[in-house]
Amino acid sequence: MPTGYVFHPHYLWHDTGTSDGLLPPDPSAGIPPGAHVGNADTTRRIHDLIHASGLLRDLVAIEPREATMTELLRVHTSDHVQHIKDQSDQRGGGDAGDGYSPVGRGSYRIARLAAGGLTELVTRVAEGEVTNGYALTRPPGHHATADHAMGFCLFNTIAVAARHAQAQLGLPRIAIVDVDVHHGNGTQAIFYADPTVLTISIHQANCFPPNSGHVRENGAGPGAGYALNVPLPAGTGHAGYLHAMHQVVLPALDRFAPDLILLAAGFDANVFDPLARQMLTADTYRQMTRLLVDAAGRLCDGRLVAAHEGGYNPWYVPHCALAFLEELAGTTTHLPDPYAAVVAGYAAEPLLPHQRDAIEAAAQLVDRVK
Ligand SMILES: O=C(CCC1CCCC1)NO
Ligand SMILES: [Zn+2]
Repeated sequence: MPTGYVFHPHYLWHDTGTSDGLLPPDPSAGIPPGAHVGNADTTRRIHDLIHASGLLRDLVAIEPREATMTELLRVHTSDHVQHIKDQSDQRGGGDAGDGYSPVGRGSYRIARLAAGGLTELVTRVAEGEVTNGYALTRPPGHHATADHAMGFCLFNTIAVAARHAQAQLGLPRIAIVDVDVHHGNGTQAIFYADPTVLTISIHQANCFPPNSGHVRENGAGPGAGYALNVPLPAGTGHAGYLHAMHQVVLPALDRFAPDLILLAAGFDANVFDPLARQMLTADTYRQMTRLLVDAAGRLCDGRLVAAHEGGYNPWYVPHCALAFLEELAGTTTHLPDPYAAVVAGYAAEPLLPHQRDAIEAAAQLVDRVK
């Protein structure tokens, strides 16, 4: 089955400046100039590994375009769009608003290219040119709400694509599965009162944003029941995530019967990631993807489209992304995870009672999905 792939060098040109990890330089606070944890290096290495492994030859390259203002305004307020443009127009760039999210000079157009790239990929899937796909886009999007940027996210890429699918592609029911280790708060908020978009977020409990992503956040008004959250304890690994897939994600998808499944593909639940404390391996991402590919085949003619979100370990995330993409494309590069022996112990951890309890609490709400 043909798999579409969106990448563009401009995604690497979103300049996150000289923040040292997360914070801008401040000598008086002991913070030297450095590299932002969300700099372009990991994204570049993912693309390089997709190319060097030979997998690129098995993919259908799809050229991104900038999201139109109409497409952006289905999701964001005009004030928010203008704010990002204003920050981006400044000679030295600026910040999106939360102090952690640099906006480089020209990042406005790059963030539109990210949203437009995923939207174009979804269009090609809807038209049947490709069955599924992956947009290796940057900056990420899942924290951005209608009127606020945060957590490195400027525009909500996946929300723009979801609304386009509904408005222009004849795909009325959209499921968004977010496996980024941080809560997909922006995506959830945008669709919180909307029963036509099911949002499901599996994340490390209380990691980011603070006090966000609780099981009780289950949608509102007509959307009640159509937001699911699986906050997992720090240290959850392979067994916990696969249990959450089987107990929450797959039953909810079966009940919702989407016309399209969108995946917020963050890889920062990997065992070596600096911004969280989960313990996933490349094989976990492979197995989660297998389950989602099967669900898409069962429910919506294979229509499964992934947007890159977080993932900050430059030497392990590429192997996690490669494992995911091999499974999405239904092929293999014969390149095993070179760290498999190192992480074997992590992946061997059984499902622990406190993890099972957290997943069961979320599973109680699946029956509210119609
Ligand atoms: O990967 C991310 C970014 C999380 C960071 C944003 C500020 C502190 C943690 N979100 O999915
Ligand atoms: Zn993240």
